[in-house]
Amino acid sequence: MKYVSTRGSAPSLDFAGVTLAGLASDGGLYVPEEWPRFTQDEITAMRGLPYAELAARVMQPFVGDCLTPDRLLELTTQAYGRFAHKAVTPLVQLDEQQWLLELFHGPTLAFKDVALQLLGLLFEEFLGREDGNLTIVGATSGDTGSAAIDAVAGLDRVEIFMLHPKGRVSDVQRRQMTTVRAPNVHNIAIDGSFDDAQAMVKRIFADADVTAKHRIGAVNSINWARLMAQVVYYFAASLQLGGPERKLAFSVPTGNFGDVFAGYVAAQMGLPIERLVVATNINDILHRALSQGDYSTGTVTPTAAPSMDIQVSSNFERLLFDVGGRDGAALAEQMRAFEASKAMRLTNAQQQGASALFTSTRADEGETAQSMRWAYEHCGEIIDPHTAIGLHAARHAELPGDIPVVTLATAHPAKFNDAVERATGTRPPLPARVGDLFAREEAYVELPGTYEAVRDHILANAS
Ligand SMILES: Cc1ncc(COP(=O)(O)O)c(C=O)c1O
Ligand SMILES: N[C@@H](CCOP(=O)(O)O)C(=O)O
Repeated sequence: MKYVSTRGSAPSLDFAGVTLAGLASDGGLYVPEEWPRFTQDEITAMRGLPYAELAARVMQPFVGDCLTPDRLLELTTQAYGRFAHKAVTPLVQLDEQQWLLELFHGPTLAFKDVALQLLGLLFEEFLGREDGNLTIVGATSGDTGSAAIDAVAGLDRVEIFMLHPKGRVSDVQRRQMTTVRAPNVHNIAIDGSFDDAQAMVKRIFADADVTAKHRIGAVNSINWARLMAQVVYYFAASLQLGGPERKLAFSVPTGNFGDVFAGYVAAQMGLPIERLVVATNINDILHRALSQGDYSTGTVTPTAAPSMDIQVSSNFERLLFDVGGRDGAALAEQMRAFEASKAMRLTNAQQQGASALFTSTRADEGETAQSMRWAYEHCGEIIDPHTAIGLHAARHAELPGDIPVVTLATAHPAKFNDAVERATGTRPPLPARVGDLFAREEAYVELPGTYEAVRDHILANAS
């Protein structure tokens, strides 16, 4: 399997190459040269497999000959061994049509663990082969940071610098990052938004002063391996609800467009999906793009779902590339113009291509709280604000009545217990597996929101 950049000019790489590269050298994102496709019989044969085996089966075509099937299975078995639920990503039924796919049973209570527990192992595997090291620079609105730090803390070959927007993540999220005391972990709070942090990360990859001294890697969903691992749970849900004979719809609380793009990939691989519902909060650039073709940024407004307070969605570029005819040169031009003006119109081909599978809905703060209350009062389920946005969209999307609708439950409600308590009157306790989070000491540096401050800090502290 070879991977190409969405901007057309970076060298194509194999799976190990893209895992370590993170971002392509032309500023684009790596995607497979072509989508591998399973037959209906091959998908049917996956029914009943334990999650780790299903994961190895679904991911093998993307990994190619970079890992043997046996080695891939060893890694998935190790990665999913730390999950608190045997099914890894269990389904919960809410009513005749609505389901939740609980993705928060990993060590840091959010869906990011599903991919990052594996990514940490892949880094070790591929760096070990070449006796190399990696300096990871990441941006987080709360969940990627904690999951990535958990996955790489203490690794010899990897050092991580994680940027979060100061004061814009929940207390639990911040503490999950800043109380991890390992010599290879560096937490940085910046003045600014997640988008500012993400832009700095992308700039670091192109900064010759940094890359001359350090090999920079990514844990954000710009890294293809993140998305690949997220494809698996779409298969897991479908197989439990009658797939591949029966179509499902998925509603996905969306920020950086990674999780829902993984659903798009599952569909390209042959999984029958009726619709992918993109659910946003009031930071709704994706809803405007999908419903009106208008991809223009506004200021990021803090909400009860801070992990989705994003206006520039990295992975949307992957979709625009794929549905827009895979023309890297044209997309590079379109992205350059967007980066300069912070606005773009989707082409007709992009808009029509996206509308074949995607639909979108936006929930404001009142609707988010109302959705948490509905789940609690009608179904006895306490859900977090991000999941609530997905569920709001699932319940309001126009979908055939006989299609099961699966909302991705992306975080444990205790990660956002203030918002949950405000909406439902109930404060979910932290699961025992996160331990004494509020008794541990925090360590992080605060930096101004300028690229130079962050770059200089990394250069001064990276080993
Ligand atoms: C809890 C939660 N839900 C939803 C999202 C949005 O996912 P994505 O950025 O892949 O669209 C995030 C952040 O990524 C998150 O942390
Ligand atoms: N919501 C994310 C933002 C980063 O997204 P990623 O999926 O690209 O890592 C977070 O919680 O950090």
